Amino acid sequence: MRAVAAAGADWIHFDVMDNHYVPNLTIGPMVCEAIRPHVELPIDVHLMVEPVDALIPMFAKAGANVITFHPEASRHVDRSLALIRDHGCQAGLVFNPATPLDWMDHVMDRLDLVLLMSVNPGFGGQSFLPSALDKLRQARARIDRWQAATGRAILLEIDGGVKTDNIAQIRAAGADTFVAGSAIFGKPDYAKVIAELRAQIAHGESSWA
Ligand SMILES: O=C(CO)[C@H](O)[C@H](O)COP(=O)(O)O
Repeated sequence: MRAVAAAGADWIHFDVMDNHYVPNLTIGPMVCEAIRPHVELPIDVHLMVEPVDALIPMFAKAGANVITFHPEASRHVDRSLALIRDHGCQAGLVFNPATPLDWMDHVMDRLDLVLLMSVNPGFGGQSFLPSALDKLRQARARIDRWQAATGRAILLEIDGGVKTDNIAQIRAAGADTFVAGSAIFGKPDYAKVIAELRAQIAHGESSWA
């Protein structure tokens, strides 16, 4: 974590998988707490778990700054979002490739961030699903309408198969926050790949619709 922070990462994205909501098992609040003293960067916790609520206070206490969850994994989406904010963290919903964006409509005021999955969740190293580009444009339009009406911004994050050769297109489709796993950790020189990702984002920015 210190190495990617020194290499220029803006956030640490922390994937929590429970072998129930997704068919894989990763890390929990103890690991978040162990990382916390080593990086000043925001820790962005992506909960791929079901149920959701019991873990929210635990991750807030462990030093998370952002907590996101999948709406279909919570019985009470509005309450889970409020719980995250009540614990001092930024809150977001995560949409799988086939999860409709309609879930966000009635909770816009509780959202700091929307995360679109461009792979099916559970594993790193998968290929970017092209259908995510159109979904990004749709999410961007909803967020822009909301921002025009309220003056409050909501980040639009993308996760899965983000690489140096597609990040410009992803930026152009509307994403402003990018998760890159294997693109960075699969290369020996983190600083070089992060600089290349940033340069490609700038290309995508120039073709922002
Ligand atoms: O949440 C995830 C999978 O569920 C990962 O964050 C995502 O797949 C990132 O890995 P990569 O950049 O290698 O695709």
